[in-house]
Amino acid sequence: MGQATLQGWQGRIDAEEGELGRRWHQLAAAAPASGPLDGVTLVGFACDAGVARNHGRIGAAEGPAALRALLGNTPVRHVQKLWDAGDVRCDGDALEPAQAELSERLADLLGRGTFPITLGGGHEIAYGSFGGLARHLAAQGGSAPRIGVVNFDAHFDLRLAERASSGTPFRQIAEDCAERGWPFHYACLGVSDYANTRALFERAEQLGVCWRRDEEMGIDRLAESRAQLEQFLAGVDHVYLTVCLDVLPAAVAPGVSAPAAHGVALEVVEALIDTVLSSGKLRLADVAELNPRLDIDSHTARVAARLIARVADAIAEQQGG
Ligand SMILES: N=CN[C@@H](CCC(=O)O)C(=O)O
Ligand SMILES: [Mn+2]
Ligand SMILES: [Mn+2]
Repeated sequence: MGQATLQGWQGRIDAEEGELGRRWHQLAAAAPASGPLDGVTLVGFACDAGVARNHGRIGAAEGPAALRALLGNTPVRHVQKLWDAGDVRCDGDALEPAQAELSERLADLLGRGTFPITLGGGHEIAYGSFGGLARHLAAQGGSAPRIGVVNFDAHFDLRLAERASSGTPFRQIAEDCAERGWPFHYACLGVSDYANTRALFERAEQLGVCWRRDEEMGIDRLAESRAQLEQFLAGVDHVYLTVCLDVLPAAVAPGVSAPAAHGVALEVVEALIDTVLSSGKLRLADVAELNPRLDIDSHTARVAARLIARVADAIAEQQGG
């Protein structure tokens, strides 16, 4: 891995406010190529190939740049070390090499001690992210790790298909786990009855997936949703969090390939992400499916940036920042 080039970080400077007026663009630094790394590290996954193969609306490859542009103005709260490890770029349809490169980069970052947050990219990012954590944990040896994948998504993304895409990552992860002799623990929160075929519900059932439907996730049922998630988290040791932005209502997240008619309210998604963070088991996170071409006045990108900042701040607090 070469030295990352720091690109795309800019924002407002409140010079008169001194230290307390700082924002992320004043904190972000290119991640060194080697050596221990503290804090939080951002990695971009500039990839459209998964969405294209899934017959979706392309533009997700522009997600990392749009996110950095918004993250730049995030006020500095708990995060004190913010590294940018640059982008993994997918060349045309070369999805598998891009996923492999992402896994390699994430395993390296995890091994160096930092907390990676990956900026998508279509949801094919999930196969690369999980691969990074799997590689990292496998290198540590020991018994089969209990990894919990927590996906906020209107879709299961468990599709059976000849080629990998943004609709297949969790089925691929299940197959990888089976090959390694590792348990498959997958929670999919926000599932829509009207955006997943019966084949997908059946596969979820067969694979023992823990899921919750969008219509069961109103704020009035937050305690129930939280209890279900807590039970899932209790059965795993390491968590990978992935947020498919189409879990949010279309009015909140219009800039995605497949906007949600119902969706899950942002306040519920945030509360449940806080539950994941409170477990102390979160090892890495990503945000997927932002399509800046379809966004309206950066609404979706703003929500995504807020979620990223929320995760980063909570992790920095846990790290003692
Ligand atoms: N990333 C996944 N996307 C959905 C797309 C659904 C759609 O385009 O309508 C899926 O494959 O199920
Ligand atoms: Mn989705
Ligand atoms: Mn998805």
